[in-house]
Amino acid sequence: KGNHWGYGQENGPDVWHKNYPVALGSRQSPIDIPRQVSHDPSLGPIVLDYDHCTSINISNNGHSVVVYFDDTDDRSVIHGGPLENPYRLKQFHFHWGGKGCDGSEHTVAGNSYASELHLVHWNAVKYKSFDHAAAAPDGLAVVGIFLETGDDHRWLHTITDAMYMVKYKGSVTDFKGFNPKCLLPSSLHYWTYLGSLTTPPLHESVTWILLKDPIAVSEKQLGKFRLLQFTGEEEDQRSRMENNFRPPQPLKGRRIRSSN
Ligand SMILES: CCOC(=O)CCc1ccc(S(N)(=O)=O)cc1
Ligand SMILES: [Zn+2]
Repeated sequence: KGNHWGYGQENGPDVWHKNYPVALGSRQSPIDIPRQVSHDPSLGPIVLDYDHCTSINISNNGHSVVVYFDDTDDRSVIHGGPLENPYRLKQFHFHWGGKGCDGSEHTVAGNSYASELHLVHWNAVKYKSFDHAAAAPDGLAVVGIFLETGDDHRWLHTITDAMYMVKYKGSVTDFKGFNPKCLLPSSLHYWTYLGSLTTPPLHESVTWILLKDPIAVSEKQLGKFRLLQFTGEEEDQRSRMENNFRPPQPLKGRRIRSSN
């Protein structure tokens, strides 16, 4: 059954390099964003054109909860900012911690957030499929959004309500008509750098665009993420899906740029 990677003691981020040697590469993600980042006035705004976006389903892949989109045309794309082409929305998913513990992947001046949302896009101008793009240095663009605990998020309940249907690894259910634009913070100011997927296969193919402002979600809403299981319904050992984040990786001389 191919890879057995996970977030446990035996199969977690510290041993991923055994099956995925690129884990020790020169442009790995996530990273810590230092307090002072060089401001690049040539960096334009990031534009998210999601108006005709078409979510298809929501699923539990044993590592996170993922919402997939119809990416057969340019209905939902991001462009601008550091990107030279439009990139098509493929899916979004989350990373989170345990009760009372933070679970973001990127950190800011050493500080973690409660959770991190990843909006995953691929360069359909240059590559013929997501899988081809995922293996190319300019193939993917992931928008990262930090979640901090606070008030209930008005729209997140549509996702947390659907989680009851995808509790176990391998489950999937219809999830149509969801537009992730409702999950964006008020400001689209961002940091950007060249990095990788934060889970195996850890391909060094991601232009990261991290929004500086977090969105607020309630502890109650985050608690519903933790009702998900890493394991399938048929597996006997229960394992609550939490702490599914990779810690920050060495910067290795990379430049991080800040939009205005
Ligand atoms: C070639 C197949 O590759 C995949 O399926 C990668 C899926 C995948 C997409 C995004 C991310 S993340 N956390 O960096 O946003 C990790 C893994
Ligand atoms: Zn992710």
